[in-house]
Amino acid sequence: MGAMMSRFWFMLFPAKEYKIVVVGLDNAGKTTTLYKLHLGEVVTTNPTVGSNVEELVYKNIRFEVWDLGGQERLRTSWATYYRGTHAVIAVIDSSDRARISLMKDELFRLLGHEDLQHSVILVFANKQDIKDAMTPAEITDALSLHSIKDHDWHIQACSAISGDGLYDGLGWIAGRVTGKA
Ligand SMILES: Nc1nc2c(ncn2[C@@H]2O[C@H](COP(=O)(O)OP(=O)(O)OP(=O)(O)O)[C@@H](O)[C@H]2O)c(=O)[nH]1
Ligand SMILES: [Mg+2]
Repeated sequence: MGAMMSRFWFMLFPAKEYKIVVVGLDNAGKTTTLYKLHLGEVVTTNPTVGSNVEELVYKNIRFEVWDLGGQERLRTSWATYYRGTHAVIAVIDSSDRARISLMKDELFRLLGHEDLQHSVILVFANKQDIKDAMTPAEITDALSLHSIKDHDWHIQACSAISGDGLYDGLGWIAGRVTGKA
């Protein structure tokens, strides 16, 4: 039902440019993901303080993508970016088993935010190139994704280093926000 609502919302109020916010714990790979999509390259990153924003064009659809800093002291500022957001990308370091429950808390906090009521949620199970990374199924369980009823969500395995899976995820968002999938 939540999924249907977001679909209708985007059909009723089509946007010229779609806003994406990229969240996740520090070191998850958010900035690497943004610049791999934007430049097609792996850039050397430093922990993000504040945000990076870039425009991506995919299949003639323009996205404004905000990459937020994930350090603990910065997470309280995420909500200041939420207004007007069509899609949230939650980037997970799939090798970080110790902190997946912390990410679950952050995810459910953001799902409750009124500015994200109509946003769709893409979970990137990043760093799949690392041996013994959690699988998307393990992450789905650890984050209790099936308990999300009021948002349309999807999980995508990826590696921001190789680029595998990134465009599959963006394609899912494109389909959802334009109402074509
Ligand atoms: N092996 C591997 N390393 C990755 C991958 N994605 C990112 N990294 C590495 O993870 C580290 C952190 O990446 P960032 O993109 O800076 O992480 P972030 O989520 O932006 O971190 P904050 O800005 O502190 O919130 C870097 O050393 C990246 O090279 C991946 O898919 N595989
Ligand atoms: Mg960063």
